[in-house]
Amino acid sequence: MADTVLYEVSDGLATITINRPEAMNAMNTEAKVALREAVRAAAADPAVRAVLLTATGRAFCVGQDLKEHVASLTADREAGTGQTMSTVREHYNPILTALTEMPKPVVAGVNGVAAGAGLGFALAADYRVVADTAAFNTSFAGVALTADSGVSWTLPRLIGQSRAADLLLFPRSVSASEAYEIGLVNKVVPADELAAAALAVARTLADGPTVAYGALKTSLTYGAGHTLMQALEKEDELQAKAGASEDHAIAVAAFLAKEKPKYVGR
Ligand SMILES: CC(C)(COP(=O)(O)OP(=O)(O)OC[C@H]1O[C@@H](n2cnc3c(N)ncnc32)[C@H](O)[C@@H]1OP(=O)(O)O)[C@@H](O)C(=O)NCCC(=O)NCCSC(=O)/C=C1/CC=CC=CO1
Repeated sequence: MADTVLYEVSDGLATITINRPEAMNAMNTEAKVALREAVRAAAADPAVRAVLLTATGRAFCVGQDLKEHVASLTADREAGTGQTMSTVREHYNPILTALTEMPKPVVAGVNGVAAGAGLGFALAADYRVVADTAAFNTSFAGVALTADSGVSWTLPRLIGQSRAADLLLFPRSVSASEAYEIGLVNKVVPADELAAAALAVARTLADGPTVAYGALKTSLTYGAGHTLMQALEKEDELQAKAGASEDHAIAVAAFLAKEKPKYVGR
């Protein structure tokens, strides 16, 4: 895996670190391919029980690398190919699919500004721990584009249609404190405590009841697009799965014994 994205698995926790600090972690082709492969690897590895997505330097990710993008658009025009925008299908959509479909919790440790597709990555996570110096910017309309990387789906679900329309039509940098107030993020910590705080949340989830967490994640996404009656059916199906897990038996036994459960992730 290329250096633009670092990948490490330790005790059931996969840490994926976007690593182009000199470019504010803008996504060039190399970084997009590396991130896509990293999230796919984490999703496919049964030893991985939770994922921490974070970044190096002062930004989390400013989205598409516009320097590479403009060069590609120019080449498109000269060759008449129109290939540039296929990156949504080739890179951004698979990244979002892997992050949101994997039945394991994903934590975003947002160390700095998240813009455009970078905002999409942060919002695709199941839990966001953010530095008090971080900021969030939809950015798309600022470069005459529409939303991608799932933002048209995640943003209104998190903060409501009206606020989402505001931030998409009039892009601006939303501070960490405002992001917390409007429900965009889960936890704000001092910048120098971000790495430890995000790791602590991710570690707790990696040590937790993996089958139940996977079912909760599936349930939340399913519920967002189905009726109550359909959600009840789905809950029935997923509860049967969680109830049959070893971790459920471990949890109940530990509760009755007044002990702390030691989960096995099955
Ligand atoms: C609001 C910002 C994200 C952060 O602002 P600030 O902290 O004040 O930092 P700046 O001074 O603006 O930037 C520092 C340097 O980084 C360069 N830079 C910033 N963003 C990018 C980028 N996306 N690509 C390349 N370079 C970038 C910036 O030019 C500065 O460089 P110099 O020091 O040399 O001057 C703010 O930076 C900002 O608004 N950035 C743009 C965000 C953006 O528009 N992102 C792309 C959105 S579109 C997208 O993500 C997805 C797609 C998908 C499909 C196809 C095509 C395109 O986009």
